[in-house]
Amino acid sequence: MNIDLKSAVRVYPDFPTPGIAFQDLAPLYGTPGLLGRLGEALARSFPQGYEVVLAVEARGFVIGTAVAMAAGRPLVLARKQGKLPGPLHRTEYALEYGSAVLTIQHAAVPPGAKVLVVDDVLATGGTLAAAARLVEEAGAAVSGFGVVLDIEALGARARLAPVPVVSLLTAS
Ligand SMILES: O=P(O)(O)OC[C@H]1O[C@H](OP(=O)(O)OP(=O)(O)O)[C@H](O)[C@@H]1O
Ligand SMILES: Nc1ncnc2[nH]cnc12
Repeated sequence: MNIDLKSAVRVYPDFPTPGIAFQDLAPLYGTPGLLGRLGEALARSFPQGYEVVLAVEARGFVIGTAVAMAAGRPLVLARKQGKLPGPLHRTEYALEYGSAVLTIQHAAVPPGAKVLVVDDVLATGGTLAAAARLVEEAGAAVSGFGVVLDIEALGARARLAPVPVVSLLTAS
């Protein structure tokens, strides 16, 4: 890619809580044509293959949609508590600045499917680990994690091992 991706990430100190350096990807998405190219780059980064793309609410829906479209794969939405109807798999988790509950519908992920889990930012890895638990509860397997930006200093890759993690950008 020709543009300097890193300079298109804005960092806001002490947001949403003191001590957090918030990585804002809005300028990336605001660059015409770039979202599609980010989706294509992630979609082709998993040679082990995947049959389903699962994206995490809310910011993960943006890049997850781009990846699913680029890959020609179905998109599953993992949503926060209270947003999905019907029987659900559910798990609680902690993230860099709080805690939440993530859910997927029982029928959303076919048993045995290989799933690529996509989100915008990887911080502590709590969110992606929670998404992986939901995939496993559904009887499927996570074949990879794809993110736009990994805050490397928080060490999430070790937490998510041995499943491969691909990030297009890193921050410290
Ligand atoms: O690696 P972690 O420490 O788990 O943090 C990463 C998660 O935090 C953000 O989501 P957030 O829950 O703030 O929700 P949003 O997408 O609705 O803004 C981000 O979009 C990731 O999903
Ligand atoms: N530092 C951070 N910036 C943006 N999104 C995040 N999600 C969790 N930590 C984050």
